[in-house]
Amino acid sequence: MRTLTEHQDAALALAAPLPPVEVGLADALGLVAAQDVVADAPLPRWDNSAMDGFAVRAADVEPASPDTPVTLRVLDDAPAGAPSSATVEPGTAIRIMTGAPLPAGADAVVPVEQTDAVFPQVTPTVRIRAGVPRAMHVRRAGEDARPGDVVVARGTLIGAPQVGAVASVGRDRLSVHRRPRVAVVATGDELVAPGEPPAHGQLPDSNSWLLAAAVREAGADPVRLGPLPDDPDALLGALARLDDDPTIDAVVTSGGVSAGAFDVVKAALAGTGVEFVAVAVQPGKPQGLGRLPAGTPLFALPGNPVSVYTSFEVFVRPALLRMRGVDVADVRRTEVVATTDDGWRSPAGRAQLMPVRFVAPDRVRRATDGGSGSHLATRLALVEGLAVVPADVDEVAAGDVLRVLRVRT
Ligand SMILES: Nc1nc2c(c(=O)[nH]1)N[C@H]1C(S)=C(S)[C@@H](COP(=O)(O)OP(=O)(O)OC[C@H]3O[C@@H](n4cnc5c(N)ncnc54)[C@H](O)[C@@H]3O)O[C@H]1N2
Ligand code: MOO
Repeated sequence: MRTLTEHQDAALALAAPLPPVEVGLADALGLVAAQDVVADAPLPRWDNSAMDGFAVRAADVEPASPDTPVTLRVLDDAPAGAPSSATVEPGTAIRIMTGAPLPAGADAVVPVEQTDAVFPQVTPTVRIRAGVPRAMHVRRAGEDARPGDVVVARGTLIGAPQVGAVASVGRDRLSVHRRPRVAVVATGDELVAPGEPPAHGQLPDSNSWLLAAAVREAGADPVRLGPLPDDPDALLGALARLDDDPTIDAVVTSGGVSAGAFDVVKAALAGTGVEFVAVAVQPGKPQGLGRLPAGTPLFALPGNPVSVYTSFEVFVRPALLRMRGVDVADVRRTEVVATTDDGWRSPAGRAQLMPVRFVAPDRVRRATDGGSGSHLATRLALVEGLAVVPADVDEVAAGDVLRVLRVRT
């Protein structure tokens, strides 16, 4: 049997960052920068005021105090966006607002609170009640970024602060890795669409909905198909169409990969570039992995709903993140160490991925209170983490300390 880590490595090896595309700022959120975004001018562009007040020469106001105020003649007004072209000469000041360029001759700003001025009134003179040292309340040109500085590095996931940083250097477009489009295919004659009444022996297809949502949560666009019947020819035809579609970057199937007499995915893909292996993990032992004939990566996951979920988490999600351009070191879930409040059995010789919920930041319980069965689909609604029980442990006891992959934050 293949180890969990070996199969994770094999799954990740199918993925490479998708080619870069240029997008506008409105479409960049959640994508990964494919090139550095570089400042081409200093930021701020010019020395400017950090306060609403008066631009002065520090030497003029140095002796000012509440008892010995210094009176300056107000030459001009400098609101943000309408710089003053006047020069501050000895004995003068320019009324200035936050963000306005510092006028020539001035080397400091006195906040309005340290004067007798009452904004918005305009007065010909101002009494300054406190001295300020040179450069006080002045934001220097280039102190945020200098020309050539990288403001968003290649490989960075674009969130709101990064969108702001790109816009602040005056760029409205950037190069990002394309968002993967991932086809999700459920197989099984027993499946009906959620909302349709199931006959005896039938059940709602939950996997394709879970997978489509998981694909979206992983930052990719899902294309949901099926459920398809247990007919290898029909499945092969559907997979061939997906493989030939240049907009589809990966295919994920559910079901039909174990040892049954009607295991359609295995039957359809036997002898192709997809290999079917047993992985030493529970749930999720039977797995298919490889490339369709035209090269599209295919992840064939087992049909049990909990197996589908845990398999997506540890095998498919990291590969999709890699396609998005996320660094290999960052494609896995954050791991925490937690003590379990309950105990359970784990299969000897197989690692176990136990769905858990957090009862405290460092304490977990099973999400599936009824047991560890991979059919307990509704219990998944409680999952916040996957506790990883090592392959050489066959019993977990309350009080044991486990590694837990945080799947919900
Ligand atoms: N003789 C053996 N039998 C089984 C083995 C084995 O090694 N030898 N492995 C077991 C394990 S472990 C798993 S996991 C399952 C995997 O089976 P398949 O991938 O072939 O999946 P199916 O048989 O198609 O379905 C399994 C189970 O899941 C339900 N299912 C399937 N698709 C959906 C869906 N879209 N939505 C909701 N539920 C779904 C299906 O009805 C079955 O109950 O095999 C074991 N057997
Ligand atoms: O490994 Mo199966 O995936 O136990 O349910």
